[in-house]
Amino acid sequence: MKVAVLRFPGTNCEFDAKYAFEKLDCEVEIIWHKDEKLPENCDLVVVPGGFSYGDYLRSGAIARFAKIMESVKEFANNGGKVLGICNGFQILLEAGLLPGAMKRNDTLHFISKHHHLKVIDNNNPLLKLLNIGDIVNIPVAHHDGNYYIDEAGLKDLEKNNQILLKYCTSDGDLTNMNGSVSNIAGICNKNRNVFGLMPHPERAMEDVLGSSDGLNMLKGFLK
Ligand SMILES: NC(=O)CC[C@H](N)C(=O)O
Repeated sequence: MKVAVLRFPGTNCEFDAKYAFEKLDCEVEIIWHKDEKLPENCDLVVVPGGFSYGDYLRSGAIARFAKIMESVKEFANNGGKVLGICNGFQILLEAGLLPGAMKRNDTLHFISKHHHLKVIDNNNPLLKLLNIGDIVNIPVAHHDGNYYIDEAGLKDLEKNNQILLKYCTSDGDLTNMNGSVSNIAGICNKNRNVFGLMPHPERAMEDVLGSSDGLNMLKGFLK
C-alpha cells in the first residue's frame, strides 16, 4: 500500500508517521507542501502533526493554502482516504474537508500526555479493527485541541455517525480534557473517507512507547 505523508514548514511528525506506516509494510513517500501532485497510485494521504507555518494566525490556517492541498482536496473529493493527525486534523478543518473548527484548549495550556479514548463508531477504516466501546490509550500533544461545532453541526455529526472517538478515563467515563464539544477527539466526513483526530496513534506503535494501541487503528487502513 502506498502512503503519502505531507510536510509543511513546521511539521514535526512526518517521520513518526513514516515509521508507523513502514512498520505496517507500506511504501511511504514524504511530500513537500510546494509539490503540485500526490504520488501516482497513492492509497492514503496522511497530514501529520506539528506546527505548520508556526501555527501563525491559527493552527492550520496557512497550511490550507499550500499548493499540495489542491491535490489533496481533489483526491478526497474522488473518494481517496485522508488521515489528519493533530495539526493535520486542524489543517483539514481549515481546508473545509472536515466540519467544525479548533480553538485553544480551555485551560490555555499545552497538554502533552497519554489519554484514553472511547471508540464511538467502528464503521470506518481507522477503527474497523476495534469494537464500539473499546478504550485505547493514545498520546495527545496540543494547545489547540478544543474542538468546536455549533448545535446543528453536532446533530449532523451524531445523525451520520461521524463522531469516531471521545476522550474518556481508563474506566471509560467520558471526560472533557480540553473543552471540546461533546468530548470529541476524532471525526470523519460524511463520505467516511476523510478522518481527523487530535491524539497521535503513530506515537503508540510499540509497548516501549507506553502503548501500542495505535497499531490496530492504523492497520485498519491496510488493504
Ligand atoms: N502535535 C501537534 O500536531 C501540535 C498541534 C498544534 N499545532 C497544537 O499545538 O495545537
